[in-house]
Amino acid sequence: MPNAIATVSLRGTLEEKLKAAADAGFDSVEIFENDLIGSALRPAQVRGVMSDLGLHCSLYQPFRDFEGMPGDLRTRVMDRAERKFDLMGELGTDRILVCSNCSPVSLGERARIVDDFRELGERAAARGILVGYEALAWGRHVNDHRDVWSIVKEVDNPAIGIILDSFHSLARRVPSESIRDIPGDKIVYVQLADAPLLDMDLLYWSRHFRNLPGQGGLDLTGYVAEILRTGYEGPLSLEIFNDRFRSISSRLVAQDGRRSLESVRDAAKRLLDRPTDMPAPQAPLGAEFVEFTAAGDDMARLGDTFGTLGFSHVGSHRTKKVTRWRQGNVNLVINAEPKGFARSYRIVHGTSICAIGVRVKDAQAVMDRAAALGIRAYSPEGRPGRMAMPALRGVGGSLVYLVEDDGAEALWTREFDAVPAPDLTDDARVCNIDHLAAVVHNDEFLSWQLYWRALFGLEGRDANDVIDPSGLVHSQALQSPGGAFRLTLNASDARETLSSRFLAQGMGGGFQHVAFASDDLFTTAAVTRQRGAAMLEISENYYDDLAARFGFEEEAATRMEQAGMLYDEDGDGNAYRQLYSRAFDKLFFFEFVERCGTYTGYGAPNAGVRLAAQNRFRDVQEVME
Ligand SMILES: O=C(O)c1ccc(O)c(O)c1
Ligand SMILES: [Mg+2]
Repeated sequence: MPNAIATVSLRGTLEEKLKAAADAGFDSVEIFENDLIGSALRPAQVRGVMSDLGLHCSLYQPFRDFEGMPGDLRTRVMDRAERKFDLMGELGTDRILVCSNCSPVSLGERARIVDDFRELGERAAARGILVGYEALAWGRHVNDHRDVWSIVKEVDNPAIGIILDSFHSLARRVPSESIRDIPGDKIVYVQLADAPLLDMDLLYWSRHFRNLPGQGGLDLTGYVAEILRTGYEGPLSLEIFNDRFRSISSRLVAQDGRRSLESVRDAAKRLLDRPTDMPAPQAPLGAEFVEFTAAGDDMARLGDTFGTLGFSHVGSHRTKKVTRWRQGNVNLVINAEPKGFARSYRIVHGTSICAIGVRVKDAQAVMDRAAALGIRAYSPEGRPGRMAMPALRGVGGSLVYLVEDDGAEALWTREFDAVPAPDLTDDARVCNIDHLAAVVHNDEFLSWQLYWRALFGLEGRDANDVIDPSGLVHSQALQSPGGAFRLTLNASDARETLSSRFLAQGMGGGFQHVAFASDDLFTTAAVTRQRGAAMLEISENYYDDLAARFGFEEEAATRMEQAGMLYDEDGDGNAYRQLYSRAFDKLFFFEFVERCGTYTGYGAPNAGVRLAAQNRFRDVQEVME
């Protein structure tokens, strides 16, 4: 089943779009009429460019306002179709999409619609052309693929079939099982698009917010599974109208497009229990370590910071300038090597988080799936086979190491000399990594989501718009099905938000904070304070509001205020407590959280308060400098 993409999905001139599609390995393209009309290339030249790139045109679209036109307009519309058939001959394509009529003058009478398609079918057959009828979700008389299928069935002409577009079907909540009524050989073409679940006018939603399968909230897997079930063997084609995709790198969108198609096809086959070409996604079983790159003074300063947060230096790498810090089940690594990846990352991004290690059951299977999805493996140059752990390139350039669950401890003992841990009496009660938070460019926001969803099968959870004093920050949580691995992605277009400053200062997207899970956050607060940790102070007003919202006694509110703690509850009384450290060199910071009961969120109501506090501290620092 070949992969295709509509030119409308990509930025640039028609030549640039074709090049991006070819480079990403697509078999064919849908030529969107406006892209051709605006191009300086004649249709035959476009055909030549496609053929040089190893592409062909699998669909010409759209042909609008066809069926049910009254009076003379009907003659005009047939004439227009003949001209487009000529053009298709020059382009070298035999398929055209007719979308359901939106014209206010069109007639909805079914017999007329059937007649019109019969005549079009005869004209198309004479030219060796196949016509596919697509229901636009906002079509004037026809807006549901079930109606299109019933018309196509009645037309009963071999040159007339149906085109299915997941957006139109799923946005109107048409059950995907209805596709079972359609024989595969009557499906002329299939277009796929996902979209975030928004309560919005259908046309506006479709023209501005579509995204790639796996980036939105529609059930594309179920949709594609129903299509596979029909026996359809034609292209799966991406038709993505998206404001951002029109302005960002066509290379990125095309590459992600390929990844999304491979991933959704794989998921659909799994749903049908059919054999697939790649290993199943494996959700991380947890984060095994977070690796920081820091050299010189920063290495010592960062180690000191870890110490104040309750960590102990427990290991030193046998051959490298790398130290291991531990608390509970959390490992932090400082890499101060004068060469290699950590150094390169440090040169670009400064002292920062350069890699994470995730625990998986079968690392090789993850590597194989990554390869099938076009995700590059990391191999240090000139040192083949020396990798203690396989690693993958993340979206922002940092690495994701894969640690096999049962081999984690052996790996540490093999690579690190133990450093006798001091006899600690002041346990800060950190048990695990609760979540990692990345800041990413808004242009790469969907790309990061696709990476984690397609490769690791993470699920999208809370999406929030958070108010930073300097603008809006979009936040999306992703997690493994059981919640053992959690990630939040944050992006902002505003210039001065904390997220944007991180991007500017750190030269691009990456991990901005690590949240540690504590089983007793008041003790964590007391111990870190006693160890001299620089923690974030929260406004007094917050605690007045907290007491009012949750009916706290003054004593309880004061206790939280003294600890600098944030608090939230879900509707079922499950609670969440949070503490934040101040940022290390204004770049990255740490959070401690305690989840009580089955609280699954991230304290969204507190995010604005925290950002305001961080913004206040930023002003103080800048004045002092
Ligand atoms: O938004 C539109 O008009 C439009 C045109 C052609 C399509 O295939 C489609 O899905 C939408
Ligand atoms: Mg469409």
